[in-house]
Amino acid sequence: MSTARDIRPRQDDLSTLATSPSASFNSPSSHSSALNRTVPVNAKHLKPFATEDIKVLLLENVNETGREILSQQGYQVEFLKSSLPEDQLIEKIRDVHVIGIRSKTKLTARVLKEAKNLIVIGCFCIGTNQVDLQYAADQGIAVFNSPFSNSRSVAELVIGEMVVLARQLGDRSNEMHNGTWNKVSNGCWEIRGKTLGIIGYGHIGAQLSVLAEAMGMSVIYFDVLNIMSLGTARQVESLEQLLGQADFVTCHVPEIAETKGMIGQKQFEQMKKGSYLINASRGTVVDIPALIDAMRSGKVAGAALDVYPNEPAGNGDYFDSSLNSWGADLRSLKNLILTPHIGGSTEEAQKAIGVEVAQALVRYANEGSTQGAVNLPEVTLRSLTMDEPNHARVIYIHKNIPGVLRKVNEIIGDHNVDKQMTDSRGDVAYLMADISNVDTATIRDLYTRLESLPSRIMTRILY
Ligand SMILES: NC(=O)C1=CN([C@@H]2O[C@H](COP(=O)(O)OP(=O)(O)OC[C@H]3O[C@@H](n4cnc5c(N)ncnc54)[C@H](O)[C@@H]3O)[C@@H](O)[C@H]2O)C=CC1
Ligand SMILES: O=C(O)C(=O)COP(=O)(O)O
Repeated sequence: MSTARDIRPRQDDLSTLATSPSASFNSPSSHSSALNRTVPVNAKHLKPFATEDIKVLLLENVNETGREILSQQGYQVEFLKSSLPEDQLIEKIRDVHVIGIRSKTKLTARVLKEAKNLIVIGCFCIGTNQVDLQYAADQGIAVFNSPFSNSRSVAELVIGEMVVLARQLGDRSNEMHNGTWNKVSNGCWEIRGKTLGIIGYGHIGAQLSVLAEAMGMSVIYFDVLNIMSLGTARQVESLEQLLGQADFVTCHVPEIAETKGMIGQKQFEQMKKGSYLINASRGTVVDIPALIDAMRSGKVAGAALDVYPNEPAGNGDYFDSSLNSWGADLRSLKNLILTPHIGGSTEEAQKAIGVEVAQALVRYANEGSTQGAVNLPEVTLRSLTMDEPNHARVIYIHKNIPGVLRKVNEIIGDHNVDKQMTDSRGDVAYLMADISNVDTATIRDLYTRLESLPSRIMTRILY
């Protein structure tokens, strides 16, 4: 991967431009314009790309592997261990170009509206439900995640939880901690020969399928897509069929409108008596009061929850009934494993995620590559190098409406366009072009003309 050095201007350019700003790194006013307000381009952006200008805010204890990669680029990196309440987040996000979060921080339209300088969001996790992806795309803010670096960790956790639930290990351990010897076999089982029902056969569900078969389980799964079975696993046609056959039911779907409350009272009624439920996906997927009823009635013999509709902001915060009205009821249940959203929390996963997402952020900030972005079209050009000193990379994020390319090419077409690529995704299109033999006055002119097009969402010129 290339580094910022590749596209940093030569030192003599920098010194000239420091006194006579002549080109733009990106258009911080873009969000304002999308909101029909006119904010002049901030003077501090009227200078060439210098990595020291990039401000990064990392929340939620992003792994040091990621922190290091970003710091090594020369970016200004601020690191916080927990997430922030919305008002504090809004204050901080106003200033930054790059933000790194995990599953807790909600980047809603209300928050992003204030993020005038933001160009990219890194979700150092799998889920991206915490970000308003469409709003971000409409503002030209790219979003990256780590699609599978913690899948194995979640799958292993679920295997462990099945054994723990089937043997009531949590309760036995608690009893021993309280000084009680209680040797029982009643209601304790092997998992060998039992049926595991996986809801959502994606990265995690598929890993789990293979591991569960190795433990001697039969695997069935339900997914909205037709997915090839691994091993001897079998796809069933409906959730109801899965619930009626499975001894263990485990959820591995994303949080989307269709999955909210997908396991509720009706679904608990469809489950086998004495079966188990595991949820390490998102807290809104399972209706907790319905789970409490199903456990109290004996329909569900045990459950493991790793995720909750409301989760505390950071370590040490109290997980109590003020957060979730059913908190106390939940804590009183037997054979219920409660974990603080640790499905992906292993050294292996966090290190890998740190590297993967930080590299994506660097590639985007330094080179404009959207490869792997979850909300913008994927566009990439081979790296700029110092062998091409008078090159500039034009990045033009624009509304996907007819006639834009003609107008853009009228602007850049007078120059030697070495390479160019464009793609669209929904209402937003992304164009990247490398131009050679340009001086800083030309770059400034290009920038001004691109910015004046009504189709423009965000313009960046890297040189
Ligand atoms: N507890 C934790 O720490 C972690 C939780 N997660 C959660 O697990 C979720 C799943 O992760 P992956 O397996 O990597 O995602 P994935 O995207 O690879 O797989 C999700 C699967 O769910 C299916 N699906 C979507 N809607 C469905 C529906 N209504 N009914 C049935 N199937 C449906 C999709 O077709 C897909 O096959 C993530 O979105 C995230 O929210 C992920 C990592 C760690
Ligand atoms: O990867 C995910 O989607 C997770 O849920 C893990 O989230 P976390 O990084 O532990 O906040």
